[in-house]
Formats: sequence, C-alpha cells, structure tokens
Amino acid sequence: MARISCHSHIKGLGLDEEGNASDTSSGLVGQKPARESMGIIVDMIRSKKMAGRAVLMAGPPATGKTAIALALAQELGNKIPFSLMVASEVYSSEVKKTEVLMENFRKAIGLRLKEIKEVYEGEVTELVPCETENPLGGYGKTISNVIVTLKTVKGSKQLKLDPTVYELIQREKIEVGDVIYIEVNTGSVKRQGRSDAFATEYDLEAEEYVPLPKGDVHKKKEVVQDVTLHDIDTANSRSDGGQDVLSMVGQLIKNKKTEITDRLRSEVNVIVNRYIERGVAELVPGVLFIDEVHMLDLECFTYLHRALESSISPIVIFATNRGRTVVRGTEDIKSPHGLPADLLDRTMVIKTMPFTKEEILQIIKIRSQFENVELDDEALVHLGEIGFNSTLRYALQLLSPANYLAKIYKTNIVDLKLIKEVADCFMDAKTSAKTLIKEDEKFMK
Ligand SMILES: Nc1ncnc2c1ncn2[C@@H]1O[C@H](COP(=O)(O)OP(=O)(O)OP(=O)(O)O)[C@@H](O)[C@H]1O
Repeated sequence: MARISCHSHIKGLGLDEEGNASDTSSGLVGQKPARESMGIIVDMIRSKKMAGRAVLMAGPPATGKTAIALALAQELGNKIPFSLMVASEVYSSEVKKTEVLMENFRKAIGLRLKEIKEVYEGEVTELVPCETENPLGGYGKTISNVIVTLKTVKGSKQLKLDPTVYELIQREKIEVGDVIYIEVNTGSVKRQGRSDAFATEYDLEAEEYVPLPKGDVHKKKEVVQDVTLHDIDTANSRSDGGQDVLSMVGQLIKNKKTEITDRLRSEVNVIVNRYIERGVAELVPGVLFIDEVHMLDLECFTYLHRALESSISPIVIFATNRGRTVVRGTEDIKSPHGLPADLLDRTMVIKTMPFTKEEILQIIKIRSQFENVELDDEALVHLGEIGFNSTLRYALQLLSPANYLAKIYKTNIVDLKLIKEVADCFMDAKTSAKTLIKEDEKFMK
C-alpha cells in the first residue's frame, strides 16, 4: 500500500507562464497572492539572485505555509537542493543548536561538479564474455576478457575489456541495446538508459530512453554531478576520506553528525573554493525551509543572522503561525512572529490568509480523491462545514477514519451518517478547549 503524507497532493505552485495563479492547480487551492509571490522567488532562485535572503511565511494555522514551501521545492526540481527542518529540531541533548543549523544550511548549498573525462561511449551492440579454463585447475571456467562493441551516430568500435569491467557491467545489469559509457582512467561503467531505437509504445514505463550518442566512441565527455556541501562534509568525516573533492563524492556514507568538526568544514570550504576558482565546480544556492521558526531562541537567531551574511548562504524561508509573541531566550521581549526585530527587518514577508468555505470544500475534495475516499455530496458539504467552523486539518483528518468505518460497514461510499459518527468519536481542538474552560469554571464555583 502506498503511503500518503499530508502534502502528497501538492505537485507545484500551479502558476501559468506569466506567473499568475489559477483558483486550483497542481493540487493547490486559493492563496493566490502567496503562490504568485513564491513564483517570483522561484524565478529569482533559478537566476541565482536570491542567495543570502530570507523570506517569512506568516499566517494562521493550516493555511498552507508548509504546503506552499513544498510546492516551491517541487518547482525547483532535484537539481537545486531543498532542505526542510522544524525549528524544534535544534533542541537535542547530543548536538549543539548551532551545529544542527549549520548542518541544515550546508544541506541547502549545492555544488555542481563538472569533470572532463576520457570515455568510451555508445549503444552496446555486442556483449560477449570470453571464457578460459581456470588457470588454478578444477572444473570451473573463468572469464578471461569481455568483448563489447559500442555504436554511436558516427561509427562503432569493438573493445576488449578486463574481467573486472565485466563484473561492473553485470552489476549495472547492462544488456545489448543499452547506452553506456566506460571511463578510461578508472574503468567504471555507467548505464545512461536504453537506446531510443528500443522505445516502446507504452504510456507508462520505468525505463529511461536516451538518444544514440553523437561523435566518436572514444571521446572526452563532460560529466556533471550534483552534491551538497553536507554530502562532502560527511564523505570527508570518514577516516579514509580522500583528499580530493571529486574522489570523495563517490564515497557518500550515512550521516555521522558528531564527526563533522568546524575545522573539517573550513577545510572543505577551502577545497571547494579552489575548485570554483578553477572553474571545475559551480555553487548552487538552494533553499533552507525552517518551519515553526518562533521555536528558535536568541542564540539561533544570532547565528542565522551571521550565516545569512556569509558568501555561500542559501535562501532561507521561515514559516510561523504566531503573531506578537515573546522571543525565546529573552526574558520578555515581545516581537512580531517571535523573530528579533533586526532579523525580521531582513526578511520579505509572504502572508497566507484563512480559506473560504468554497476553498475548504475544494481541498477536501482533492484530498478525498487522493486518499481514495468516496464521499457523497452531503458528506462533502458537511465536512466543509466542519473545516470552516473548526479547522481544515481536523476535517482532513476525519477522512481516513470515515473510510475505515465505511469498510467495517461493508460500503464503499462515505455518507453523512458516517461523517457524523467519526466527528462524534474525535473532538476537534476548539471544542476540546471550550470543554476544558467549562470544566475549569465549574471547578472554581
Ligand atoms: N492551498 C492549499 N491547497 C491544497 N491543500 C492545502 C492548501 N493549504 C493547505 N493545504 C493542506 O492542508 C493541510 C495543512 O496545511 P499546512 O500544513 O501547509 O499548514 P501550515 O500553514 O503550515 O500550518 P501550521 O501553521 O499549523 O504549521 C495540509 O494537508 C496541506 O497539504
């Protein structure tokens, strides 16, 4: 069963070519001004004019701040890094607050490495392993070499390769008809996809089809790899980490937070800067999204202020649903959104507004389709009412239990009676708060 998260229905900002938002598009409903402002930010990020800036998304709970930020990530695609954190993540007993922030900052800064490699590239037209008697005796046979013929638009070439390369070919599951390249220096083999000539007529396929390469089989090729600074830090924190950024990229391992020291980071920065100066690498400032930013304290804000001014800063997007509140880490300094005045001054604020009844109905409809919940009209209208009178989140959360009840009652359609039944089972936050106040009043009497 596929897992569905609360934002899975969001596929992008849903803007047209001129950057205007329609009522409902790409899973997003309403919030047109906020979506259009985000659209401008996407363009500025793409043209690299946004680094070191901060954006604050402010609005009441469940008005789509996180949803719009995730839509921005979808618009940016996977070549621009996007790192998402919730502010309370910084409070760990093992890792310093600033360390957590620094790690997320570096996850949001990408590096595009370009390397000119000498390769053999083409579509495999022949793949024949040659066997010989095992030189150590015994009955088995061993592979002495492998014959691979590669074809390009310009011509074809037969290569006689070492048995170790054959192992790599097997590991990459390469067959005749695949387009591959073999690096001359390292012997590593990379499968780029299946040749266009084998493309089928299916509407949906897992296979990626690539055109027949141009030029000679033996050539110099520019290979591009996208990594983040955090990837390089982690690769380097290994005891056997290499000295060369490019060689380290291939050795990415699991996170080992405590091993990445400030010294290591500054060493990585020096190497990265050298690569940038030589034109081998290009810095790609990405996006760091910090949700519930009012949870950060003064120490974190001071750190953020400094980090935003550094030459390699990503774009930072904050989100909060608080109005005027005390800045954490101070005695009683109140500030809008719980952000210190100087940091607030640096940010551009995007506002999200409460949804109308129509918009709430539309979102519930999209979600019910996404979660495969068949609602009848009355049930949909009633859920809309619930969403409008309590919160959108509460209405969305009732969908799954209602569907579950429907299964118990052996029906496929969730009707008004079922929605009323689940709404009786689970209380929303507002009703719960009112009940508690009443209880308190009774107690005081
Ligand atoms: N404009 C929208 N279109 C479609 N779905 C939306 C929209 N806005 C919010 N949603 C959905 O409503 C739910 C709540 O939204 P979200 O978590 O983004 O709110 P939020 O503003 O970040 O809330 P909070 O301030 O409590 O963190 C999510 O499931 C989200 O996908």
